Amino acid sequence: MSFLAELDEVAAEKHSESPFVAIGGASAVSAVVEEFYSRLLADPQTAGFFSALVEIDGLAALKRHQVLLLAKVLGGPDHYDGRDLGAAHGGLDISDAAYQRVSLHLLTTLHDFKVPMDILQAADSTLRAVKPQIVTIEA
Ligand code: HEM
Repeated sequence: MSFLAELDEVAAEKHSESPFVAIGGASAVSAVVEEFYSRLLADPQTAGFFSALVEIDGLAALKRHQVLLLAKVLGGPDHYDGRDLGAAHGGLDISDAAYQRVSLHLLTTLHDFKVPMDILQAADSTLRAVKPQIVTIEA
């Protein structure tokens, strides 16, 4: 079974009232993640951070981790098996400006997929809460 089908199966059983299910489950989250990274790659302020991974696997592993993290944050199944966010971003020299840009792309993508305002607000709070783990340089 694909990891997406597995998320939906577990969500139907144990997380049926979650925002994850409300916005359309794994296929919706996966579509959001695809669009999110295509926006990050199209934006000169963020594209460079991802070029090495594009070469390695076309961002496949990163996208999988991002789907799993979003599923968890949206109250769906917790199958996230990536690194913690501090470890994943510590060596990347991410500034506040780059962080703002990535957050903006995620929130506007969610908005464009018609995710309701209360869920957008919760996503915004989560992004603010993880900021100290991600931003490591001043400028
Ligand atoms: C705003 C909140 C952010 C969240 C929730 C987030 C989430 C994630 C997740 C879940 C991973 C996968 C970790 C793993 O595979 O072990 C990851 C990796 C990565 N993130 Fe972020 N991220 C955020 C911000 C940023 C920003 C601002 C940048 C760059 C400007 C960035 C660039 C990257 C890169 C390049 C990787 C791959 C690192 C590697 O595999 O070596 N992220 N992020």
